[in-house]
Amino acid sequence: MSRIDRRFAQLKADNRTGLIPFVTAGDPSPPHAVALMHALVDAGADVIELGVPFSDPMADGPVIQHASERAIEKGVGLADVLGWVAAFRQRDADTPIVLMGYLNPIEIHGYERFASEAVQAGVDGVLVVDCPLEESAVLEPLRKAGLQQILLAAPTTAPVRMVQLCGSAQGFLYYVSFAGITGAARLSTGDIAARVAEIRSKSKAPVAVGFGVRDAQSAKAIAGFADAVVIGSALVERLAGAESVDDITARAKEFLAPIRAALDAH
Ligand SMILES: O=P(O)(O)OC[C@@H](O)[C@@H](O)c1c[nH]c2ccccc12
Repeated sequence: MSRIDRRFAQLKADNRTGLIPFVTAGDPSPPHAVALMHALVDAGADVIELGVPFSDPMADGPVIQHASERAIEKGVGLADVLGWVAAFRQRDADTPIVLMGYLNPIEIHGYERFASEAVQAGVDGVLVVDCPLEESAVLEPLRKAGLQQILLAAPTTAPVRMVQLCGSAQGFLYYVSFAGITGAARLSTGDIAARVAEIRSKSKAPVAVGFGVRDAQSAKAIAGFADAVVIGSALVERLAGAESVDDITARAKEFLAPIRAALDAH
């Protein structure tokens, strides 16, 4: 059983909603990237979604775009990200890590090489934003190496396609709460709940909901029907500008603590 599958099985057994913080790898500070990952876990993260900095992140809103730009300016590349995952794994053998990113850096690295290095480092899943199901044959080497491909479904996903996504889901299905870019503000809980129910009727895969979750209140609203909530932009925004390891880890913990508490109270 993969780390992701194991984690979701455990959440279900404990009747808990998972917390999946997203951070851009190397932001706000490359030397403290690994310490930040451990801080996320200490603050209650069940899965870490780690963004691979990319110069043209078309699905990302301004907050995550800027985080990507800052990391790239500091020289962060895919090899650094894999190195941080390997370093994180020395002290944490259990927390699943999903790399979020775009095809281009993987293609440049080489699919086979990326697959074996990522598995070696301890990566569990990949969410390749610009690789739709139709084109995901290029990711076959990744799946073959044991990386789970996390698929995205959205409000605009047509029923036929939803069936395909549900049939191909690995690890968990990521339901994007609205059509658009990351970091937007409004959430329409009723609509999201209805689509998640539709997914559940077609798939046994756990469902994580992200896009627009910003705080304890919005996380709690989603917790009623999702297996996990993803929080990206609001966390990235909170961390921006922190320089010392103490400040970075303190901010991560302060930000996530009330969210973790709200999920557990639900
Ligand atoms: O930032 P938000 O609104 O909290 O949403 C999570 C999101 O940032 C993270 O999962 C993510 C970052 N980049 C993405 C691209 C596509 C899908 C998801 C993502």
